[in-house]
Amino acid sequence: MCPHPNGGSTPVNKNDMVAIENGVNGTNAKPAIKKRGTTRDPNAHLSNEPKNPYAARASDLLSNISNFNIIESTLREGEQFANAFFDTKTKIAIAKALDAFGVEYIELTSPAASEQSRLDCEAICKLGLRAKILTHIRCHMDDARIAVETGVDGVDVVIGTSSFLREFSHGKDMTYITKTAIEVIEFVKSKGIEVRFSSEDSFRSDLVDLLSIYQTVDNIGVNRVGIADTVGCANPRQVYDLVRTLRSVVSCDIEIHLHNDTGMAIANAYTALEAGATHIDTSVLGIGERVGITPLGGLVACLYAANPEYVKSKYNLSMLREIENLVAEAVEVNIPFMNPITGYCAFTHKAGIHAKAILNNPSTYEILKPEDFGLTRYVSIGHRLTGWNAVKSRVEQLGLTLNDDEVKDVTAKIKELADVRTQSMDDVDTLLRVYHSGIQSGELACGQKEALDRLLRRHKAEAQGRAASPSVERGD
Ligand SMILES: CC(=O)SCCNC(=O)CCNC(=O)[C@H](O)C(C)(C)COP(=O)(O)OP(=O)(O)OC[C@H]1O[C@@H](n2cnc3c(N)ncnc32)[C@H](O)[C@@H]1OP(=O)(O)O
Ligand SMILES: O=C(O)CCC(=O)C(=O)O
Ligand SMILES: [Zn+2]
Repeated sequence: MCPHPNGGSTPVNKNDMVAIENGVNGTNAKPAIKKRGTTRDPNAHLSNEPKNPYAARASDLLSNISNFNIIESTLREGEQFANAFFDTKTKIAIAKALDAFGVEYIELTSPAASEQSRLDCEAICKLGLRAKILTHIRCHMDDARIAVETGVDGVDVVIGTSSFLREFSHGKDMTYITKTAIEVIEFVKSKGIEVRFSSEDSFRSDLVDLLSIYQTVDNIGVNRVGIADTVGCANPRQVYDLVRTLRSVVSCDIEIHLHNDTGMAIANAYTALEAGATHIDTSVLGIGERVGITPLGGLVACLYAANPEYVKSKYNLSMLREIENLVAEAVEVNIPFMNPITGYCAFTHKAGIHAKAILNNPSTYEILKPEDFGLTRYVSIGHRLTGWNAVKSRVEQLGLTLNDDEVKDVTAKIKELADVRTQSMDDVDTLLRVYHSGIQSGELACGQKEALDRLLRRHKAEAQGRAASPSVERGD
């Protein structure tokens, strides 16, 4: 069990849950799971799981919430993260891990970027991964010629369409962009591989320009068109409107690439799927230019909440932590404490009210099941917000026998101590054991505060004496 910064935590495993569900507080209270039969859902008897009110609705015909592909761009967008340098070995490790996780596509840096980028692209193509390998290029024949020689399964072509980028980046007008896009797409298609055309900075581009170029490339058989929120300025409503409009204009797949500058990247990705997008770009931990893009883990959390069975069937969810650790180490960052799924406290419950309900039924305060991600749930106990139900569960885990009044009594002591400083798991366990043995020996009864303090002082002195005495017996 990992130590917890906020004091004692107790892992709750399946065995613990059985013990707790069979009789909360030793009072034969009914396990929460049995109460579900009292709901008015006529099908409730068919499933132990409560209905998910956030799942996609059958009436939502455009929605691809349960029918999407991930284009994992850690090895392209992620390489644009300020701290990223991936050597060949690291790129291969990341590509293999993402493949084992089950992403449908892996996008790699342009082979035009450098000689090593080209060699790495070729090396990853030769790994024989299940995921399709893409590379990402400018809308330019020079880049396209290099890309198609690498062995990739597809090429992602991009060019800025906003007035900012047309004026200050490449300096080309829409006529030139359209002509070059047609040339590049036809060339890539002629090589028998997938091709996607994307407009960079889509949300600050003219809608008529956008729809007209997407329609043109759709007509010549592009596999996907891409929308990019390059500066992270879009909100979910704008995303919904643009994707939905585009859905009615093109018949090919629709990819979306969302930067996180205003913290919208996951919500925008979800909304894009609701509006009919088919492919979402991600990177591990969201790394990329500036604050990066839609994070793989966060997106998976969000889509799992909508349809757990679908997400579980597609991806090897227990690999998520390993992949995030791999990438975090490679780019020398920590996993953020509030990261969905793998954040330090993602499955730790603290307040007494939460702890009681969680111990009865984890669904009370969890939308994600830690066990589906190979992770463990914790209940934090040694703090002033604790409650007797949480303490009782620890008493039972330790195999101690205390009645409810006694558990409440010792809980009051935990709170008193935790008002001064947070108590570690060891502190809590020691207190519970001293309390229990005092009760057993008759030296202590419920509510005898002074007797408990005396027993604790004696225990402390004995422990210090043991620590101070030499381990080898003296000869005298
Ligand atoms: C929003 C995004 O993240 S898009 C992807 C960004 N990815 C990359 O930039 C990949 C890494 N980049 C590189 O290694 C280099 O920038 C290269 C090899 C692509 C180009 O390098 P250089 O030739 O030295 O040009 P530089 O980087 O200074 O400028 C970019 C050039 O591409 C042009 N350009 C920019 N975007 C595009 C585009 N989408 N399509 C075609 N041309 C473009 C610019 O006008 C500029 O051309 P110029 O040489 O005539 O001035
Ligand atoms: O190719 C794309 O769709 C996106 C390119 C990119 O990284 C961006 O626009 O932020
Ligand atoms: Zn980007």
